[in-house]
Amino acid sequence: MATGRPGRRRRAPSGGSGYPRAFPRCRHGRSEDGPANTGARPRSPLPGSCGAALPWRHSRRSTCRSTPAAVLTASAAGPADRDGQGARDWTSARSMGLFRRMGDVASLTIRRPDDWHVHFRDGAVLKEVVPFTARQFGRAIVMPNLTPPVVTTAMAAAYRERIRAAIPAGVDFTPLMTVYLTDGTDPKDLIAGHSDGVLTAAKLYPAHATTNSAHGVSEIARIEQVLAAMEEAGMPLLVHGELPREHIDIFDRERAFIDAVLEPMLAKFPRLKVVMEHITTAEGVALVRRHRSHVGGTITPQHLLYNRNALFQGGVRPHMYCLPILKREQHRLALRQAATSGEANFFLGTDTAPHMRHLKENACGCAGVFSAPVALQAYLKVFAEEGALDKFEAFASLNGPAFYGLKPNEARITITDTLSPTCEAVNIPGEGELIPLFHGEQVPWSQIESA
Ligand SMILES: NC(=O)N[C@@H](CC(=O)O)C(=O)O
Ligand SMILES: [Zn+2]
Repeated sequence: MATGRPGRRRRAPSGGSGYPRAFPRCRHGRSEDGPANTGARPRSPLPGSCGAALPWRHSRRSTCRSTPAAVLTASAAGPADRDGQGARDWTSARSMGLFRRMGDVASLTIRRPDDWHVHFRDGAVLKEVVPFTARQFGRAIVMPNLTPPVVTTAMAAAYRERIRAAIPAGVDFTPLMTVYLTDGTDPKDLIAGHSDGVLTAAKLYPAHATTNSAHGVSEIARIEQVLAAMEEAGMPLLVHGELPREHIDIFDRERAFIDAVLEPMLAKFPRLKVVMEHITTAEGVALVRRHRSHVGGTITPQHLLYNRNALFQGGVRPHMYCLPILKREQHRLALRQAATSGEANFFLGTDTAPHMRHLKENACGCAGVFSAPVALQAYLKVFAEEGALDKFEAFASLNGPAFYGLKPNEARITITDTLSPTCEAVNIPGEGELIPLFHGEQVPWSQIESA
């Protein structure tokens, strides 16, 4: 990683169809200007950087006693209040044979779902966050934006071992590995890793688009050989779809990427399997539909639940900040329609992205929402509100495997219509705490053990 003086503005070469010039950034590892964000508390603060003392104190002591099991399996309260809307929801699920009523409590049983987009990080954070995902999902696509990034098959294989070591005993969970494409990616290593079963896919981060993307691809032209080899091998390309140029409004970067990069790339590689990760706009939905024979889209819970107002509700809300950023209401509605449509090309990908609290509640806070402890519950809230619980299994458990050419999981999970205990911070020993989605709230829905 190149070094630079903190606080100095850098400009990467701009131009043509290449990605963008860099712009001033936090020194959390998102640029070449400082220490990488490993999720760990910086040992020695940099002047003016995220390591500096925060201007406020945390009033809450770390209260996290929660284990994944406690968050997911207990039912602290009786049945959630159901109005007429809820009754319609259950009618549609009942007609699919997914619905049961056990006394007063309604439940939904579906094939065990998969999460097609997670960030596990490494070290102490990895150890604490993997169990949350492993208890809810059968498999997960693991993103490679570590520091240093996972750029070879050997690095992905070693990372997979570290993840496997963090899976709780008796839990059946398979991490599916990816590599991080750079301008220097070796197509031979990539294709060999795919055919050996180590790599499921490769991730394209436009340089400087998001967390730890400084080593990402500077111009599509530089990876054309790689894309041709992937197309030939049927290896999926996973794309962070934003064009991070200084002159492009942050809310327009997805659309700009589609027009300037993705459509031309799909035209040049018409058989390349592509997942546009975490789509956030109506244009993202339309792109997936236009190329439905070979393009999929993951959708996060936060982009289904919130519009961009959530970033500023009564003040700046750093835990709502992620990339791509939350968008306008019209886009949220388009995403909800797509996710609940049952269409095969839309599937679950949480983009759970843990960053330590002190790096989120910071003068230059990191991007990412940590949703793993409440992932299924968050999606179910949306599907229930939309009256589409009958479509949840397709979105969560069937469409993803079909896109990746895998079988759906055989195991089933049951989720009950009861409130979980209050969602608490997650303590990372020696590092600090993580603030999950729904923090401090009682969460709708509870998972009971897999069947
Ligand atoms: N989604 C985020 O806001 N952040 C992700 C990276 C990413 O997926 O963009 C992270 O790794 O923190
Ligand atoms: Zn991500």
